[in-house]
Amino acid sequence: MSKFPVDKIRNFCIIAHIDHGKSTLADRLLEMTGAIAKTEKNKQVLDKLQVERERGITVKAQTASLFYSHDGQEYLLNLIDTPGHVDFSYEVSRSLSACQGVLLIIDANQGIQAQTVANFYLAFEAQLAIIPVINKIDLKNADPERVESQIEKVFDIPCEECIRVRDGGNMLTVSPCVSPRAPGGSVDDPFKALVFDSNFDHYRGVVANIAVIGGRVKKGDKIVSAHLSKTYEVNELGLLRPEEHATQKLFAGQVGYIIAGMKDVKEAQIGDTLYRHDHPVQALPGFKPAKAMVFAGMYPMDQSEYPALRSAIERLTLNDSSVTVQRDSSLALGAGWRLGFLGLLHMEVFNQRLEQEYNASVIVTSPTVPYKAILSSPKLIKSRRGVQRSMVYIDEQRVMLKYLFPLNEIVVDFYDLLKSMSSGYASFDYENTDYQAADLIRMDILLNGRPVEELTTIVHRERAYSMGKAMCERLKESIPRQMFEIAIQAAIGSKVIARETVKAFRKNVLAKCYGGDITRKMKLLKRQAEGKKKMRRVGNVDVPKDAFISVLKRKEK
Ligand SMILES: Nc1nc2c(ncn2[C@@H]2O[C@H](COP(=O)(O)OP(=O)(O)OP(=O)(O)O)[C@@H](O)[C@H]2O)c(=O)[nH]1
Repeated sequence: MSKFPVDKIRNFCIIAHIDHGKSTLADRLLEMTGAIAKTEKNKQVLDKLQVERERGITVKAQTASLFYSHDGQEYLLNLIDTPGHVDFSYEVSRSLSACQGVLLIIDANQGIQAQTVANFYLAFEAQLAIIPVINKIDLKNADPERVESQIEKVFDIPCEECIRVRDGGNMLTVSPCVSPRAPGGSVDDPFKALVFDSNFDHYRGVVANIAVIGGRVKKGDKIVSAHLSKTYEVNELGLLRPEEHATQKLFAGQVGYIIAGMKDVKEAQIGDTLYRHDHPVQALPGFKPAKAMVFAGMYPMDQSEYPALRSAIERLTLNDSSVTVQRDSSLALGAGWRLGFLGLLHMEVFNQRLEQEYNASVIVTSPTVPYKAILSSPKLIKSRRGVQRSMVYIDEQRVMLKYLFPLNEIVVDFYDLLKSMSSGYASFDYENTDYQAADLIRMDILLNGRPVEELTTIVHRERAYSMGKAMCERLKESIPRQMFEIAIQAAIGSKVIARETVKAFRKNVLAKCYGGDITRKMKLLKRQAEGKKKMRRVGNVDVPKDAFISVLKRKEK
């Protein structure tokens, strides 16, 4: 029998606006329950990915099972730490499906922000118990009373239900079981589990994270995945503490991992239902697929790397199922894919993870948003800028505005711009509506007369000139001088609308090598060749691959 009956289990998520302190609170809970040692080094321990450590943000939800005793009772707390940035909200909604409660963290200084509202509604719609936790009460300008009244006004949660903490501390003294609601289900039901996340291990194949809805499962059991109706034998299972901790069995109400000889990434569908082969059950509803907002082409630097890159993309999309993948090919770049992301940060993080976790080197084309084009008929309707939809005052100092925007106006740098214009005070969240007609044209970027396919963009006719000029200027900054002059042009059809020139220059890497030290010469030439590998050749011009993203990042002034 399980040491933890269902009523002694609490599965909960930590959700919040970016930087409001989710990972810090998760650290405190890990420390208080003895899962990690209390040292200065243990900071944001659930942010395991290199990209998370480097950027200081959570991009991937992480699970940790904690043992906690209170009043002589043993509890099993399964905590899922989630990302805060809007580009990773799909991680949040999937994580919520494994929980019955959430801790909604709110910064005592900043109060309710855009993702606080968005995440609250995700939890509310999933009918979870919501506990507001006001964090950072030690900050000089902290105003927990104001934040409590915001919470009462916007979310209709009474002030008395809010918990105030500092650095995520004292959570367990104030709210001993973390969440009031225990999971449903019973160990006597037939085995049924929801796959809410998975990743690919080079040696063990697919490792699926599951929430056991009913019954129990143990090593050696034959289980079926509802999606493919394929039978597997359970090789290993256990809890995440947060590292994998193998156990004999998993019981109803528990959250853990399972390895069952799935070798192909297509076998482990996120949202799938697992059940015992001799006891079929009705499949769970699964998840709504994420809706990609930003698309970009992805190609190997060298076509010989195509198979390796394909497998890297497949494995990484298993761990990030919000990315859509379609095969694509281009005359200039060969065979590749068209990938869909939830935003530009999501695209950058995916790219960085491919490089860091799979050692892949890729060319990414300029990001675009989906358009519907009616060819060879005039596009008559004028450009649409932001159209205000509603305005609600959260308190005397804060207002929530809803606007309708063309998607391409907001995905690239709107967030950064809004932040800097409002000195960091404004926050932003968006959701997709419908297609709208607009006066758009295709703009090409040419290098010495050759179009650079990756930089072709669709722009609003009124903004083509300033966009073209800005892109040429930024490309000039990014392309190193080469042995010949390089003309950078922006063109609409055959009409050139902007031009910049990179002057000729020769970098002789052997210039400082006197005499005949052949090994040193070879080393320098090799290093130069490796540098060139990171370049994409357009005609005779070498373009650093970072240039493709940096050219688009800041729009025209
Ligand atoms: N002064 C103060 N700082 C805090 C407190 N809690 C967290 N912080 C700091 O706030 C910053 C953000 O905290 P994180 O825990 O990384 O925030 P997060 O919500 O996990 O961030 P994302 O996952 O990127 O959305 C860090 O520098 C923390 O040290 C607190 O109670 N007081």
